[in-house]
Amino acid sequence: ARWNPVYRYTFKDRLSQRYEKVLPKVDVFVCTADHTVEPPLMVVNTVLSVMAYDYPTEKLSVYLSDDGGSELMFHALLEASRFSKYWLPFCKKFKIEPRSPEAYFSTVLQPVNMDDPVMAEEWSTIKKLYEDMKERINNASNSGQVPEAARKEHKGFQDWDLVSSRRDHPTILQILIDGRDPRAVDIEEQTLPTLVYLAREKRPQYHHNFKAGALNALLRVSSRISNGLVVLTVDCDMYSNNSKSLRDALCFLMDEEGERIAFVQFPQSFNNITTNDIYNTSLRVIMEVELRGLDGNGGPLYIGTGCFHRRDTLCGKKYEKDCKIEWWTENDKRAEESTKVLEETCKTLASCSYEKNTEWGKEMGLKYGCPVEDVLTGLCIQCRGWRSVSYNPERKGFLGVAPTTLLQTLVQTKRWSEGDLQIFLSKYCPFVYGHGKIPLQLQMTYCVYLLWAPNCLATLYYVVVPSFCIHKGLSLFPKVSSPWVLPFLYVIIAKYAYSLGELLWCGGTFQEWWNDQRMWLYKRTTSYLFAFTETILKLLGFANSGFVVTSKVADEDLSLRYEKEVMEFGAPSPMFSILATLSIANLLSFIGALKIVIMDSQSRVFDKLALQMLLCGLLVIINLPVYEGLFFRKDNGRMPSAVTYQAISIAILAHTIALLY
Ligand SMILES: O=c1ccn([C@@H]2O[C@H](COP(=O)(O)OP(=O)(O)O[C@H]3O[C@H](CO)[C@@H](O)[C@H](O)[C@H]3O)[C@@H](O)[C@H]2O)c(=O)[nH]1
Ligand SMILES: [Mn+2]
Repeated sequence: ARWNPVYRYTFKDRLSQRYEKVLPKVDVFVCTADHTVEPPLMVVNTVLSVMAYDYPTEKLSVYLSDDGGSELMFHALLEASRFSKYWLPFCKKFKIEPRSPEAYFSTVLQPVNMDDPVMAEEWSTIKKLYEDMKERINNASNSGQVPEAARKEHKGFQDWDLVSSRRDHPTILQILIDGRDPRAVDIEEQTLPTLVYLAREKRPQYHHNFKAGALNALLRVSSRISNGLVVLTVDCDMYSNNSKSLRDALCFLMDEEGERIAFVQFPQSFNNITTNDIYNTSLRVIMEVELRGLDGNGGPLYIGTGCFHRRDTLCGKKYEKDCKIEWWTENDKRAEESTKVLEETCKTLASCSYEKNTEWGKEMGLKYGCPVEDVLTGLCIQCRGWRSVSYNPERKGFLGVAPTTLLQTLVQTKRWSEGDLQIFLSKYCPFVYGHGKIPLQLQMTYCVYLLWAPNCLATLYYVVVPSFCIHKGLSLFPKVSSPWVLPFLYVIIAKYAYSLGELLWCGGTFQEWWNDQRMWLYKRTTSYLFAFTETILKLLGFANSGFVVTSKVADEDLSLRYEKEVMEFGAPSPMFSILATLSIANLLSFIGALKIVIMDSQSRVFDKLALQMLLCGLLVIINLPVYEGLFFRKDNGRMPSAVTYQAISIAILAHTIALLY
């Protein structure tokens, strides 16, 4: 992943010179799943940010897929559609960035150009409009109910009379803004982008296939409504931070050399990372270093969000040489029906039974049955002959919300590593499925991620066995006085010096690197372990993998600790039991080892056990936040006492057994 990094630049003025008149239609898909962990206000901010792309509005359509099927989300989107009439002209007139109103008003606290009275006045008006909308959306969310008055204003709310639960309802499809409608204009009489709300049909007897199912429904529905040649997929928490990203992506796709490019992936960046990134949620090295390396090896992975696809490649098209795409062909094709009729005809496309006996989820659209549907889909696209590019501009294309607690981070990593290992063990294993289709070096880089989970075995060995052996005076590494210690020291020093250098070079801090090492350990001993065992169980037919949606909200108490970079334990979890037990066991070993060394006057034991003690000592130092959480903290984020007692008993028991045998 580091062999051949690629740096890319775009020339958007040339794109404009050459193609402005024939720019393709673009469809943006925003996915949301649960209004309790993904607040409607956040979701509509994402929607507004992509509606405000610097792009001909008649060619832009935005779709919101709501897997929660929530009236509150629909209400928020309706509010946003009204607000967009003011917001879009404002963005374009004053060329503001970012174009998510929440992000904009929280960074820009007063009109940028105070001398310009027009700007100052408009700024205040828009801010007021936004604040009012925010209040209405949040009031509805907090009370869990859309106000009666608002319900009466739009016939769309009637659809919820048929909703019995979020897992059992017919398709709800509302075209809130129909770009074809001459009345769909903003306050400056400019066309608005099309805006669609979709909650696909859900029935208990049909598997909904999580996000992949949602995206496939969107692909079909949008093909009837706008059929954009380019499709952008974004998570509901990732607002567009750069109104030019769409043009950036087109620079690659429409380039003369770009006919083989299936998708342009922007790295995931986050706007809620603390100074020293305590849970390593920024994934800085992966995003800044490894994606470029993958690009050099044949193309980055598809990572689900911030990715521009060509629609046909997403739908299963194979690459053929010299098959140039005519970008403008689809532009004049438009559905003829009225909005009402269009809504009705599209509903069947999002029904549960539509996919029965079709290739959807297999050869068409996003693949089903894998918790990392994105990676698997990207791999298959590449295996059909396509390549991809990664683009990482100075001004980030998208900013999202990273998990803010240890448990969320570990659970997210578990989902990823589980999905990755499933791919490796399936027929899609890059070495088998990709053989002869993608370059060998790309097959190998895929496996860097796909083999995350089995890494738990080696790591667990290193945190358990050497420290238990100290007690018995069993030495597992060469003596310090022997030359054989040199290769070990070399590997240790070179590896850590390199990773430190790399992180500093990417703009990280020393403390961040140290936190990374801790998370490296915790992910391996918990997330990877659970992912590994569950994948094996699944292979044997005992378990099923799901998709636990990451929460994007946190209470005040918790956010405060996050900002102060205090590690969050709080809730009991088997993952914490493992972390606590391992850290106490290592502490006991370390104390035991000190005792042995001090008692041994000729220091022969030290010579023998030095490397083991170094390892054990480092484990103790890196676990300091766990000891604090176990023994010293009083706040709500400390380790639950049940976990503490359990961990102490198991660690002592294990030590006693180790001593006896
Ligand atoms: O049944 C579901 C479950 C999730 N989602 C959406 O999927 C997105 C990602 O979910 P999130 O809980 O935020 O997971 P993350 O781990 O943050 O997501 C990363 O990992 C996923 C694969 O595991 C990718 O799909 C995402 O794009 C990538 O950002 C969100 O917009 C959800 O609303 C759905 O639409 N339907
Ligand atoms: Mn997310």
